[in-house]
Amino acid sequence: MHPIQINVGWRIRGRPLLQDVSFEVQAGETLGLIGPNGSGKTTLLRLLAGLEKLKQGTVYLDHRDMSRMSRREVARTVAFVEQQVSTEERINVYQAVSLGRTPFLSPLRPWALEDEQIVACALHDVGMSQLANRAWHTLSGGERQRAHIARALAQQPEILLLDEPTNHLDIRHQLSLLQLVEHLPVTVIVALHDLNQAMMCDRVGVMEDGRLVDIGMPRTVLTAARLRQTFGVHVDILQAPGEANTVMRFRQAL
Ligand SMILES: Nc1ncnc2c1ncn2[C@@H]1O[C@H](COP(=O)(O)OP(=O)(O)OP(=O)(O)O)[C@@H](O)[C@H]1O
Repeated sequence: MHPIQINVGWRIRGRPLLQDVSFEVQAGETLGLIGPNGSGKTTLLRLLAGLEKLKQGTVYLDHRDMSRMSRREVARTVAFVEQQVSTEERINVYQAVSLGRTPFLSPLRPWALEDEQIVACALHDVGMSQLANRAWHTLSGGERQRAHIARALAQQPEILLLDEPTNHLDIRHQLSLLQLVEHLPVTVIVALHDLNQAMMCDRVGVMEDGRLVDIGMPRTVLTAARLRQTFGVHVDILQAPGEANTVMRFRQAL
C-alpha cells in the first residue's frame, strides 16, 4: 500500500491557494481534512488526484514522484470522488460503476469476469446492488453519490480521495459510508464539514486560508480553542453516557 508524502504550494493568477502544505499519510490511514469554505480542501484533493498539474513542490505516492507517473498509473493508484461530478445521463448504474475499471483495461486485457465481480462487490458495499439496472437520470442525489463512491471502489485504488462524500446522504447512509471507509484496506483522505464525523478519522488536518495549520489525532486537534480560531464557533465537548466518543455542540462565536 502507498503512504503519501505531500509538500505542495499552488497559485492561480498570482493568488496563493495552497501555501507550504506539507504532511504524510500512512498506508491504511484515514485522514480527515477540515476547514472553512474556501480554505483549500478541494484544491488539495484535486492536486493529489492528478487533476491539476503540480507546479510547486512534490507529491510522492509510495515513494514514487507523482509528476513522473502517467495518468493511467495515477488512475490505477488514486480514486477521487468529487463534490460535483457529472455523469453521462444515458447509462445505467452498472455501466457507471464499470467505468471504474477503465484504467485496467486494454486490448490485451479486455473486460473479464474478474471485472464483473469487482463491480458487483463495489455495488454491494454501498448498498446499491438492487439498483444496478436503473437509468442514471432516475437516481436521487444520495443514490448518485453512492454510485460515484462505488465507481471509485471499483477502481480498487490504493488511495481514495473523497470530497464531502456524505453531503447528499441520509443519516443511515452517512454512517454506513463512514464505517465502510474506515474499514477499507486503503489509504483515505476525506474532506468533511461535519466535525463529529471528523472525530471518526484516524487523524485530522485543519486547513485555513490555504495552509495546513494543524494535524493530529482528532481529540488533540479538535479543541475548543482550535474551533473558535478556525471556524469562529464556540463548542461544548460533551461525553455521551455509555459512549467512548465525545460529541460536539456548537454555538456561534460573538
Ligand atoms: N480555478 C480557480 N480559479 C480561481 N480561484 C479558485 C479556483 N479554484 C479554487 N479557487 C479558490 O481557491 C479557494 C479554495 O477553494 P477550495 O475549493 O479548495 O476550498 P474548499 O476548502 O474545498 O471549500 P468548500 O468547503 O467551500 O468546498 C477559494 O477561495 C476558491 O474560490
